Amino acid sequence: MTPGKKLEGLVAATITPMTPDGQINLPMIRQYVDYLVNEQNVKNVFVNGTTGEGLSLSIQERKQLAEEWMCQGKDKLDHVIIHVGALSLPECQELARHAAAIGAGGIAVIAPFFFKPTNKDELVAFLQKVASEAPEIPFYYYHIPSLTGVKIRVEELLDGIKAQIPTFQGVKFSDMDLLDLAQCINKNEMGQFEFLYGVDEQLLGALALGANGAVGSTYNYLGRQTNLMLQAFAKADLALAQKYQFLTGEFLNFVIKLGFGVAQTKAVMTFVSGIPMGPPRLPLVGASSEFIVKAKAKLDSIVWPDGD
Ligand SMILES: CC(=O)N[C@H](C=O)[C@@H](O)[C@H](O)[C@H](O)CO
Ligand SMILES: CC(=O)C(=O)O
Repeated sequence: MTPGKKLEGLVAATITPMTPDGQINLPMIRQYVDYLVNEQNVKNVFVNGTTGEGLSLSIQERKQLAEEWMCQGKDKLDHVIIHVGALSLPECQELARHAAAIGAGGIAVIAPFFFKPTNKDELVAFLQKVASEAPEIPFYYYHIPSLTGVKIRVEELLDGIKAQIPTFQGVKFSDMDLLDLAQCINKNEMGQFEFLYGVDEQLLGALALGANGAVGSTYNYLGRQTNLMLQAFAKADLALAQKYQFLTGEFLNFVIKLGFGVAQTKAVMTFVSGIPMGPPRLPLVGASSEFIVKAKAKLDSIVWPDGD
């Protein structure tokens, strides 16, 4: 881990490897870390989020996974962010204390999504109670209204948030509303907050608005190409950056039409990396073999600008 190093660039939203009978498969994480670092050039991870089926895991499993990522990522990864959101506040707090105790680089929390906060003040009050359990580490709000149903705009949320949550560091912004993102960045004149975009197929749009980086599922297996997009963008080679976004988008557009979610992400990562990610946990069900054949053929057919 690199304390104090700014979180930027790509962050892989980690998959939770499972055994064929549905237990978490901790021994896979060692090779998973090496794969991300060596093959995808991705050195930041976001653990136990959407892609990691964090909300389908027990508290005990979440702690074991967090510990394993911390242990295997030591001296290899730059940042390990642990998602500690849950429906029950005491569970969030327990996970926040645990993340802090094992030395996580930060914590993130989604809005509770059964009983929902109905306004900004209710949401901030909840987040504050979690953040204050880990007062020494950065706190990120994980905005994913399509899954939580909590549509409070981030621009509104950020107004005055530092006073209530001193550790507030930024937002994982997984929404298509680029007006909201732009207004957040526009108000962030001092650059005190980080904005990590979470809709991989339109990352270039968010970069154009000033997003600092991205957290997503596809950086597990398209991290190398997306890094090349980031590099092209940084060099103001917009045509090359667009080419990468169009090609990652071509794959995603294809699989989204077939039906694409965490189960399919596990299957794609398995055939790209060779690391067996196993089945998802119910209510998710595994990808069909038809999906796997088609997705693999599509990915293999793409010719990347660097000739690979
Ligand atoms: C809803 C969801 O899982 N979003 C992920 C992260 O926020 C993304 O990484 C998507 O998986 C990706 O953009 C493909 O649609
Ligand atoms: C995609 C993402 O960031 C997550 O899986 O939580």
